[in-house]
Amino acid sequence: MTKQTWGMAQEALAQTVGQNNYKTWIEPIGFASFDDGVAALTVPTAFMGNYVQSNYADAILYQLNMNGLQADRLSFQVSRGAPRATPAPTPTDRPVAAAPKMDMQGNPLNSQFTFDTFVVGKPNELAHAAARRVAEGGDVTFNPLFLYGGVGLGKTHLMHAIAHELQARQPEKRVLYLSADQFMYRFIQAIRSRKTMDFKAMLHSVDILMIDDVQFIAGKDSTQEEFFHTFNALISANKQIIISADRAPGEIKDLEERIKSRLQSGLIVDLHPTNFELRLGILQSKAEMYGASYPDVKINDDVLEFLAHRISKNVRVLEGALTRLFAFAHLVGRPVDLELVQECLTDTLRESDRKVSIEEIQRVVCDHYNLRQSDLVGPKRLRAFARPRQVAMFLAKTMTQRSLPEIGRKFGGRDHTTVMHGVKKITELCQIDSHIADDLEMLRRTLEA
Ligand SMILES: Nc1ncnc2c1ncn2[C@@H]1O[C@H](COP(=O)(O)OP(=O)(O)OP(=O)(O)O)[C@@H](O)[C@H]1O
Repeated sequence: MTKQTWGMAQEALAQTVGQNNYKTWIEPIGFASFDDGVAALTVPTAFMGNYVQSNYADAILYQLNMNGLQADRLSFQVSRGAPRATPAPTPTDRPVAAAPKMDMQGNPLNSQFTFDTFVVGKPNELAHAAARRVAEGGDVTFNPLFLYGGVGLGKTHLMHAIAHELQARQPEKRVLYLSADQFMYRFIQAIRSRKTMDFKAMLHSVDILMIDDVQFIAGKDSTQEEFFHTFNALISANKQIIISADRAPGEIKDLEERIKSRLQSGLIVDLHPTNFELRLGILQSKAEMYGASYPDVKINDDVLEFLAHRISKNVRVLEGALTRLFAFAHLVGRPVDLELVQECLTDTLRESDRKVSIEEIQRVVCDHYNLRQSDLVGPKRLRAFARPRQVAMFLAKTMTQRSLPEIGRKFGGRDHTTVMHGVKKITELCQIDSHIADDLEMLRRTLEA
């Protein structure tokens, strides 16, 4: 790899990971070397290497490959003479784990993603119990295990935890963990190098196959085809399959029907959005962990409670906030109190406080259905306008604190009973019409992004 390739990958990452994340996590990374499919990168601290490996490895690998470097794996080294104004590394800044655990193909498993570090609460107890059961490695009872839930709620963590546990209990079992992106990428590589038979043979030889974020293969025809055959072969051979996605199989758009129905044939469990207690438990556990890397940093319980109240999006955001606090407190030599939180997390807190307005909902709905704002709020009762209007009213009712009369006023002065009818209609349609349910899900995500 040349520095130039890394520079281009960084530029592309700047567009995808968000400005704050880029500045904190990607910008300080340097290039070291490239050898035998492994791209070696330098990081200022071991802690940062671990964090980037867990959270950005896929994105980095993807961009390296897009920029012509056929990297399969990343390795991180702590650059002792880091060009940043960081204090000298503390004795606990160890190099990133020298020999991370791997699956059978050498894909590193995140050593932090174990059952021990997974905090269980009401929202995830079912998923955790199912994952534990599969990790016992006994008879295959539910196949596939399908885990789904919103972004950053612990799907990958649970999958890696299963892999760790299985490797410890039954080291002879061949466990393969691939993100759907990696699955697709390897498949395409196999086609290019005329090694599809090897690829198939490798897939069919596994005892436990895990595919993360399967929604990414939707709409990619030949990858779906390959996935379908692998799936069938492994299920008939009674090999365990574990799949994750950001939504239930039936709700994944552009996923072939036959795959949807296969995915629905095992046990489906969802990870619900976190509640306050779970968030606090996670923060306490992570604070303890980070405390080992930064023994000089003290964090108070009221800070953890504050964060658990204020940041409810996903665990990754919560974790990012805590990481930033520890790193910042370590750099400036201050304790983590509420004052430091306000200083250091202004953007994250503002982001979590962001309220959606009715105008924004109308704009996003118009974009989605390709309508003009005047048609959405105007008097016409044509179906093509009325349904999106009801969708927008439904979102206004469920995503804002506005009353029915207020919403009615924003929709061309309609009566509150009209709004009520619209909300009821969409609630009913959601149960029977998957298009409406998909539309709502997508619109909600856009508005929350
Ligand atoms: N219950 C939990 N206990 C401890 N850590 C958690 C828990 N849930 C999530 N995390 C942490 O949150 C981060 C994000 O989790 P993970 O990557 O597993 O999410 P995901 O559901 O796979 O997200 P995505 O949809 O983006 O793939 C990880 O660092 C993980 O360790």
